Amino acid sequence: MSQLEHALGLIAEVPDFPQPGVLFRDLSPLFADAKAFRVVVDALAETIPADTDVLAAVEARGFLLGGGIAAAHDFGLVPVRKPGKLPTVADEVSYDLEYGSATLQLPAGTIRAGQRVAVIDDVLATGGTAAATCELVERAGAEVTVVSVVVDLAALGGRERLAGRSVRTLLSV
Ligand SMILES: O=P(O)(O)OC[C@H]1O[C@H](OP(=O)(O)OP(=O)(O)O)[C@H](O)[C@@H]1O
Ligand SMILES: Nc1ncnc2[nH]cnc12
Repeated sequence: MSQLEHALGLIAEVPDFPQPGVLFRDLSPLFADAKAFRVVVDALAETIPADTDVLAAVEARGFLLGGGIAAAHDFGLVPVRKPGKLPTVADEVSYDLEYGSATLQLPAGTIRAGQRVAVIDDVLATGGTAAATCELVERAGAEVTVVSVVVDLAALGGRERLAGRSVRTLLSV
């Protein structure tokens, strides 16, 4: 088994969280293992085109991956946040989730027109979160180079929702 396979094997499956019928993929045990975290950070970094300027990482678990990649591989990082956290907001997008609905906000003074941006998160489910983040990036006049996530929950249709975009995942379940 490769180091990456071992790392991905640490992802926990939790039934009925946060609501009945949802099989939640929890990356906490992976993040808690130094070697596994590093292997996944490096594997995800390899999916990012070299001409990318900055990462847009989605709250909350995307921050861990995005922060790790940015620090180790020399990218800037933009934290895309849930409402009520940012002092100054450039733009916001609302969307539907596997469990409920949500809004994401882009911090002011971060992404500039013409920049090339990679969207980073842990899980791709319905694709609503990634699509909303791409919309924020593109409304700022920037370009999405790739959507890179660790796990793709294929049955939930995220890749279809992101059709036409470059989508890279380390594991599809
Ligand atoms: O493809 P989608 O259907 O949009 O789902 C994927 C999103 O759901 C999870 O975040 P969650 O909303 O649970 O927030 P959290 O990271 O703050 O726990 C996950 O981290 C992704 O951001
Ligand atoms: N099943 C799931 N596990 C982890 N994160 C998710 N986000 C949406 N669906 C999810």
